[in-house]
Amino acid sequence: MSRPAAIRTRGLRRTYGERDAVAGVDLDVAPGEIFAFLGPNGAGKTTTVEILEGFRRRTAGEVEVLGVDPVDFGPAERARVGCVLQSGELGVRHSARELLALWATYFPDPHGVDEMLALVDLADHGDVRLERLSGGQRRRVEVALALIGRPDLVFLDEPTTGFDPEARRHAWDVIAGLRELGVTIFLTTHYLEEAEHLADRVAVIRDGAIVADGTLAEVAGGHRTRVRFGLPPDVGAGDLPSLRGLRVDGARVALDTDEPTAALARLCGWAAARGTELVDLRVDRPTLEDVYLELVAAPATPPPGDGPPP
Ligand SMILES: Nc1ncnc2c1ncn2[C@@H]1O[C@H](COP(=O)(O)OP(=O)(O)OP(=O)(O)O)[C@@H](O)[C@H]1O
Repeated sequence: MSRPAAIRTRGLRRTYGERDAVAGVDLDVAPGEIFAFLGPNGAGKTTTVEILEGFRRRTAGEVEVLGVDPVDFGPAERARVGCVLQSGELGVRHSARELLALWATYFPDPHGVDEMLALVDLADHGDVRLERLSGGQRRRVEVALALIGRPDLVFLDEPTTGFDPEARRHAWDVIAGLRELGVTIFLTTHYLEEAEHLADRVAVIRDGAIVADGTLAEVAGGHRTRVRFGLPPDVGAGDLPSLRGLRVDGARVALDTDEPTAALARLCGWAAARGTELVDLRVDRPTLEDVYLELVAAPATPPPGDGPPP
């Protein structure tokens, strides 16, 4: 029998006044996967995450987290779900060791405090008051707090904001290590490189609606290859060979194709026959960032009734 989804939502909606902050979201997160939830500021990520964590009520839709509606979460479910909140308010006069020791008492089978301090690379700072730690170090304490209860599912909301590049790499290793332990991770991040490095699957939310969802390869254009070159000076757009998907934007030509060998053979054959150069020819895959920027920059479909008055 297949394991039930770690997270499943259908038609999830949250309205503030007249406005849908989350407008009918379907999500499926499988146990043990790292799922990255991406979207621009104000897209509806925090609202969705807080509903999944049981901290915010939904207006409509179905939600199951570890098989339970978060509205009905009790201590047993809470112990299975770890959260790193975006603006964690920790007791700054306490040390990481004190906070972790206190937090551990809430869980039936917590990790050891020293183990957690080592995991987030704070073994040497465990007894320092939080007010004397840097922003990135405090964030690491928050990550350790989310993990100490040995959760099955962890929500990491922008876990590496404020980290220097080395600390971020270390955090990625920690997060990837959690996957090895079978922990499901729901990651919210503005760093697309972070999602690309860590995630098994991603979803992009924009204006409360999911605009892309799938594995990294699926969202980043499947197996499409992007061919780009500069239009040679003596060539007009109409002179180019007719290839499906060929786009000319000013002096740049681009083509996304599933058959790069055939497309390149046509283009190179055409250029060689004319004795011209495909200037600055590049052949690569669109990165997650390329695709994300296209998804969030595309003109929005205005909601019904939002147009100008007749
Ligand atoms: N308590 C609230 N009352 C009214 N509107 C709200 C409330 N919380 C959020 N919103 C609105 O809902 C929309 C989605 O907000 P949300 O915080 O979920 O976005 P986000 O994707 O997490 O953004 P960010 O990346 O900036 O954290 C925004 O337009 C926001 O202004």
